[in-house]
Amino acid sequence: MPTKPEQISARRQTWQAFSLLRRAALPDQHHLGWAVMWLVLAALLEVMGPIMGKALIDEHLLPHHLDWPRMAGLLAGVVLTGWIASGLRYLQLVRLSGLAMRSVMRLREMVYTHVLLLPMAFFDRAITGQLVSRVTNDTEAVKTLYIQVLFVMLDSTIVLVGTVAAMAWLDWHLMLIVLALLPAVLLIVWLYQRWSAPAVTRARALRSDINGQMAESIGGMSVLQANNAEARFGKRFAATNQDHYTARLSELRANAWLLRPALDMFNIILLAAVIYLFGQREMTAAEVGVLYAFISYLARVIEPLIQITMQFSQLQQSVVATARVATLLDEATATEHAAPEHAAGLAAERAAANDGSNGDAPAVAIRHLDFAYNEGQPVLHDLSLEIPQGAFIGIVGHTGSGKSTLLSLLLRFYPARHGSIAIHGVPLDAIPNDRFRAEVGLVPQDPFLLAASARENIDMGRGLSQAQIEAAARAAHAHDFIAALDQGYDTALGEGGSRLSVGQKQLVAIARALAGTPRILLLDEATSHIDSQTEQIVQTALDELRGKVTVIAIAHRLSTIRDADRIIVLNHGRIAETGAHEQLMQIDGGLYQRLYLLQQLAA
Ligand SMILES: Nc1ncnc2c1ncn2[C@@H]1O[C@H](COP(=O)(O)OP(=O)(O)OP(=O)(O)O)[C@@H](O)[C@H]1O
Repeated sequence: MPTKPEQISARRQTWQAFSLLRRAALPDQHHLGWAVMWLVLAALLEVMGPIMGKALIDEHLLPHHLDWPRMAGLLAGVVLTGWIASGLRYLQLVRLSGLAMRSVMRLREMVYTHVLLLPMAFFDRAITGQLVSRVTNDTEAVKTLYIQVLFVMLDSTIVLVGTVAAMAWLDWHLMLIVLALLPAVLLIVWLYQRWSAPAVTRARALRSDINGQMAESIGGMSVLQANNAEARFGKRFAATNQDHYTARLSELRANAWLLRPALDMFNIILLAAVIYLFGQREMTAAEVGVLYAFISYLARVIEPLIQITMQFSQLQQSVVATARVATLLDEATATEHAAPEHAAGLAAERAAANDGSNGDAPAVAIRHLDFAYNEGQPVLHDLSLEIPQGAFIGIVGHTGSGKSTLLSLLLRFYPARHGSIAIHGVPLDAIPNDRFRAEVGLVPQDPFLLAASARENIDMGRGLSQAQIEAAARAAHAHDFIAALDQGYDTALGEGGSRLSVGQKQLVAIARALAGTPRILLLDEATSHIDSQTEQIVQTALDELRGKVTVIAIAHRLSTIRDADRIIVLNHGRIAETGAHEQLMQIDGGLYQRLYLLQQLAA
């Protein structure tokens, strides 16, 4: 029989979920063993209770056979088995909850560190809220899988099998009749799940949407408010929220209108059937105890059966959520794209590293580089460029000409489609990550400051000394204003660096990049949002780096790169002009000349 694709994907998801579950719980294996043992013992003790009760009624109370020590023993047995079983269940729950919580913790850590390593192309597709949901909600599904699903299923199965065995031992005819009626429970629960499943899936998807909208709105609050979009966003959120409420309500309705009443009714029918069957027989005194035991067992048969069937939908949801986490963990990280096929490059890089220098190799060598984010929409065309070590290079061009894209490729955020990029003579994707990030520093357009101290913002967890941090701040001309803050380098800068001006934030970002002592410094429109005075400071800082660090700066404001050794003018993803400011200004009607004159006019 051919297998449907959805069956394959469901099977794959189950496999993915359980292997992740195993991975997350591996260090706690022994706890799992203990939890299973306590569970089995507790379930068996619970089954034994009614048997002792039956013996007490049939052998002592009804025949007035008052053997006090034995009666006390049986009574104590009934009470003690219950108590011990509760104690064991407590122990089992403690072990299991600990294991489940540690698994969630491990998994969250795994997911977060993995997300940090993902390539930028992944984040072009990712929706922040959904990603956050993977780390927070979906990892919780692992806990549900352990505590709610697998152990409830195991527990219920043991209780069910034990109870049916005890019933068979007491009266196998009656046990068969009870067993024959039980499929009705499965039918009721199955119907319930069919009815509620779409609502459950919808509620989950909508919760993810709620997270997504919230994260998006907070991230873009200034744009949202500036566009007077509060009411529109509020309405959109309210609609999603309402849909979520409706979906949850239909789920609860299915439970309240179908499941519980139908099961309660069935319980009564089963009870009536057992009592009726007993009534049909010639009741001997000895059978009253059996009736007592059977009635006690009935609830213990139905409840586990409901639990097992109910867990299937929970199992499905948890498997889907856990599989989503597994899929995220399967996303290839940026580093995994690197090394293997460039072993030769690595060897060259190591050899170069051994003698401490890369000789005269250019800082950056780009050859016949083509790039497109999406198939059929090329952004960079056949770009070739060589940048000597220690040079100061400016990149200019109209909006959308590919400047930031070129920088992203230099930063290894995206792999080149065709052509090659080499840094200090080594192909880009052959350089180990740590080394690459130490060699290439970035000052982005948006400085992205952490809600931490000035020191932490410059250090970024590298563990630099105060002297190194201060030297970087001085080189970026940020030392004076940081030292003037109430707690100097230890002053908390507020969320997104809200305590600093835009220009100051940019200088901290430059200090942060310089603190890594990069050999190549990339600046992505680092001066576009700052005033002319701060721009002067940045220019001075860049001038001081001349000859020591290779600087590649994208600039809309041409005054920033006027003094560059070479300016590269991009036009629709191609190099249109290249040369120093004076040379480019000589090209009559040239792109650079026009851009420059336009800016002069505007100023
Ligand atoms: N992540 C992305 N996914 C798809 N297309 C993109 C992405 N980033 C940029 N592009 C497209 O690539 C082209 C070049 O964009 P890029 O940001 O490199 O231009 P730019 O010269 O830096 O522009 P600007 O000066 O406005 O920053 C544009 O057409 C843009 O729409």
